Amino acid sequence: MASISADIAATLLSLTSRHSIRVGAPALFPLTWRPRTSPLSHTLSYSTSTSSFRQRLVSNSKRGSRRFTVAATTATPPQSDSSDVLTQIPPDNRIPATIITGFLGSGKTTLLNHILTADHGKRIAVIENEYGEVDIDGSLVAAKSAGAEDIVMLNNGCLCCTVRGDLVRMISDLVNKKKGRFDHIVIETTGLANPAPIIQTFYAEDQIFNDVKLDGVVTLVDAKHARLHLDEVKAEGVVNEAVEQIAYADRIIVNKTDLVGESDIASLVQRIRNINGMAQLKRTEFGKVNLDYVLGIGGFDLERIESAIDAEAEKEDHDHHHDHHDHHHHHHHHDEEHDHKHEHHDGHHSHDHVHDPGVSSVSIVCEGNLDLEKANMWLGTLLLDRSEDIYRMKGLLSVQGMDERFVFQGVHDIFQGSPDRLWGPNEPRTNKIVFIGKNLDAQELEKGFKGCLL
Ligand SMILES: Nc1nc2c(ncn2[C@@H]2O[C@H](COP(=O)(O)OP(=O)(O)OP(=O)(O)O)[C@@H](O)[C@H]2O)c(=O)[nH]1
Repeated sequence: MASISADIAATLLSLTSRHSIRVGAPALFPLTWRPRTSPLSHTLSYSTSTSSFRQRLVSNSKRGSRRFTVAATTATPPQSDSSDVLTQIPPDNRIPATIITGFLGSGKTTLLNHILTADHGKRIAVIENEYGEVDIDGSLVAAKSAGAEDIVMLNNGCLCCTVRGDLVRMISDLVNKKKGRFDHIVIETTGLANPAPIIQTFYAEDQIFNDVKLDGVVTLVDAKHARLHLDEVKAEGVVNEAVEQIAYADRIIVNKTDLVGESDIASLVQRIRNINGMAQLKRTEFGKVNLDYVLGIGGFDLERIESAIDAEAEKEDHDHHHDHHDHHHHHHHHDEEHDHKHEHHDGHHSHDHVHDPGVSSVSIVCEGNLDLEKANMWLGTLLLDRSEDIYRMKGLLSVQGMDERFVFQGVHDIFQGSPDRLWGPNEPRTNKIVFIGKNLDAQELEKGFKGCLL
């Protein structure tokens, strides 16, 4: 079950009062989101401090997260002293955590060692999940002596399933006993982990959510063997972990490029791009990347959404010469940052209108103002029906009557949204949304979105 609509609805609905938009009948939306007691919460205008909404906590046993029900009863104008917070998102001082994932042997520990031995001045606590292994990885011991503040092993199961509770306890322990002694947490998953439940842990667990924020998901891809795993046909209902790991990534590292030729790498990159067109991608040998590529990503930060989406749009502009005045969408087929070759040599943009049963990305970019109620309804219904399939989404919206841009990001039914800065006087009011998920129908998504424009 999804509940994005509630959040966006609640947030947008409460804003409407500031902007004198007439709101129709009171709406009732289910809401899964995590209001924090820390500063960020007041950017979300549905939070308990506003009188416009009544909140009720109900359990959501399916996901083990908490579900809030928000009833938008009236559109009472917010207190005047809160009006300025709507134009900026306050700093988030929680400890950042990075998830390193990637299929078996793709180079996760190698990257971790690179991170731990590099000169970045950060004190890093490491949580290492080795499925079924008792001995600490020799290279990790080397890493420890090289400067990790703390290394904790999770050996009795896979992080994404059986030991999720252990992860929560470990992070809580780190925070409670060693706060102030480390600046960043790095979690290395097993090669068979599905990142989704690990990501959700950061939102679903109070103990973690208030002190630790998810900084990003870094996915290692083995340039030599990945194709095999990505193309593996699984039985109905069985997850292809290699695909999932790419789909959830904020940063992708195509590693072991020394083992294959250029054309193999190019076709692999193409395949990866089809799955996740939003993440940045780099090619490496032995995980050698600049540390700022993997730490301090802000992959789940509302204030970074613009750069994530703009980087995306720039790539599109560069690669395909899109006219942003046109509505458009597509499944992604572009190349990584420094490789601007692409397959549309004929100058036509080849939209992929075929319903893709696999995991893919769809982006929608178009100018214009959204009708608030229609947008609520569309996003709400979409997420209600499809949250299982929509792995990640990021967006920047232009809402009729709202002076600020509305930014949001979501992972399945976890959603965060907030107004951010004001639209510039001459700035085109361009909406941008990127979806990554399963069974995405680009045409249908675009049609639904266009239907919300005034
Ligand atoms: N040739 C080559 N070998 C690499 C590269 N990166 C890592 N390796 C080697 O590949 C092997 C697996 O690397 P790991 O870093 O242990 O991979 P992992 O993802 O942690 O592996 P699991 O924990 O089993 O999932 C090691 O022997 C590494 O030395 C690379 O870029 N090129």
